Amino acid sequence: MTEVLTAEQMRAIEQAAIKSGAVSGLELMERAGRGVVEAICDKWPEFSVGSVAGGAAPRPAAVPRDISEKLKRAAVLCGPGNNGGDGFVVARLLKERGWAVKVFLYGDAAKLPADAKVNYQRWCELGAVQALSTVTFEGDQIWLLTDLVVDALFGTGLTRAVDLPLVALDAEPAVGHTHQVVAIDLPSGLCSDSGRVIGEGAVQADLTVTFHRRKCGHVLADGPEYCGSVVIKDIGLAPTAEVGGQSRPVWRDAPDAGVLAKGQGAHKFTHGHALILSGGAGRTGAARLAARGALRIGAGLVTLGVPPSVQMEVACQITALMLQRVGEAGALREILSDDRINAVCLGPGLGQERARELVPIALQNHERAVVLDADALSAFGDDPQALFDMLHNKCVLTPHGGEFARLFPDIAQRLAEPALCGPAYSKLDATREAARRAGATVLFKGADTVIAEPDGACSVSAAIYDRSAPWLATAGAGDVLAGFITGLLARGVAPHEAAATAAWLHVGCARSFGAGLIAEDLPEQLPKVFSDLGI
Ligand SMILES: NC(=O)C1=CN([C@@H]2O[C@H](COP(=O)(O)OP(=O)(O)OC[C@H]3O[C@@H](n4cnc5c(N)ncnc54)[C@H](O)[C@@H]3O)[C@@H](O)[C@H]2O)[C@@H](O)CC1
Ligand SMILES: [K+]
Repeated sequence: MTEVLTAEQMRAIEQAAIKSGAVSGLELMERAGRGVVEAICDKWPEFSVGSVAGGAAPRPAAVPRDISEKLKRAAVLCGPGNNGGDGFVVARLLKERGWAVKVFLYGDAAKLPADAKVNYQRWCELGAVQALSTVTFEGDQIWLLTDLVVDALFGTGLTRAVDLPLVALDAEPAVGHTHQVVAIDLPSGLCSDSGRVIGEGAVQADLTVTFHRRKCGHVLADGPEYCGSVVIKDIGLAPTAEVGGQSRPVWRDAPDAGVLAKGQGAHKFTHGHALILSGGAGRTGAARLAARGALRIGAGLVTLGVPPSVQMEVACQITALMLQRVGEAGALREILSDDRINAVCLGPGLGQERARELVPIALQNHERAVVLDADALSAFGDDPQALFDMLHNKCVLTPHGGEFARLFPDIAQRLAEPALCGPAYSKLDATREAARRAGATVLFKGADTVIAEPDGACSVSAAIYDRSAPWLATAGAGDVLAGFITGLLARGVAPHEAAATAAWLHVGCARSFGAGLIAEDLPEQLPKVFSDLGI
């Protein structure tokens, strides 16, 4: 687990380091520029072939002529702040490595902040700086005909739409010629906190090199699409305590095997008893998927609670799962008088009418964990507050975008409004606000799944970059996720941890199966994913 930072948090960390005397802003900028050049050479080894400090690189025989002829021409686009300062450092370091470098400045050199100005002046001793405007941007074939474009226009300081046709960078400048685009810290135009494009467009990068920690914008919304890939470079900032009051979101890596392993000598009740409530005839598949997920993830016992009319339909389909008739509210009340049932899942295929009847019963005992998904959320679209009034701190809500909008219409609307200035309202902000209002853990699904607590604690467990899982967009996948969470809750894992761990495993299962995945495959992949985690 690592933290993901907002622009404000990153600035506070940098300022604390500078103030403590541990490092100067200028040195941080130098390290940042060095990190960018290292990342470029790591990603495209052909760019580092034959590089020597201070002189033109010899053309190695192994490099085909048509490629080598186009190597080592860079255009560095610098903006009016410290992101531009990083750009001047990169320009200098590339030039020292034998590149032909053209530098463009968007803004007034006299107004550059101090550290950026120092690096501007250092560059001016090596080469020219041309003014960057819409005209040069669109018309200047000199920088378009290059091998590498370095986007150092804006980073964490972006506050409004960029008045440049940034999409022009993506254009094929000449037939048969391609260039790579490297964004320093963030692709310009992308909001560091929300991952949303401010205004009309953002730079489409092949590689984004950031410093110290991921920024929220790298992992949320459009971030992954615009960043290409993200490399995080250490610039020598120490891990620091929280700043600015608001807790930092956490990026979820592989879960701790210790949380998921089972101890020797335990019996099935040690691992909890989950109850998954099913809907009526022809709608039992979703609950069966959830139940299978809860069982595979390690709940000791899993019972499906079904309306009497579908008892036979479900009994034909299950083996290790148990079955109980749960018709009306009274029947659920009776089953739940057994305190060993410590986690309940309502929603998948439940039907809204049944949800309105059963959800209040399931929420009565505040010691029991409850997962509410699908119909159990939509059923309260007319009066979300009635649901929130019943929730407690062992509840997990798992809405997708539509369900989220039904329960939190004003929050969803704010998130959907065009992002006109930065930092823009983010999915993290929205999920936090929703969790605070609901008084429960909220897992807001998506490729950028966010999990938030009423106190603001927040995690991102995303299926992006090297963990992308496009086959996960399949019917029933959400039911399995609800089951995974319920199973972990039954095992005694705390709500936030259960939700975040389940989300990570869910993506792991999808990736483990690969193409052709359907929801039924997800629980069946858990043994392999566990084994890969060393469990
Ligand atoms: N502060 C530090 O010590 C370090 C900062 N670093 C770099 O500095 C960046 C942050 O620097 P800044 O805070 O100066 O922010 P930026 O360089 O992102 O830009 C801020 C400047 O751009 C202007 N601006 C914002 N949006 C604009 C728009 N749409 N059109 C025109 N002007 C606009 C602002 O008024 C301000 O002058 C980071 O992203 C990172 O690249 C790194 O060098 C590491 C060290
Ligand atoms: K940038």
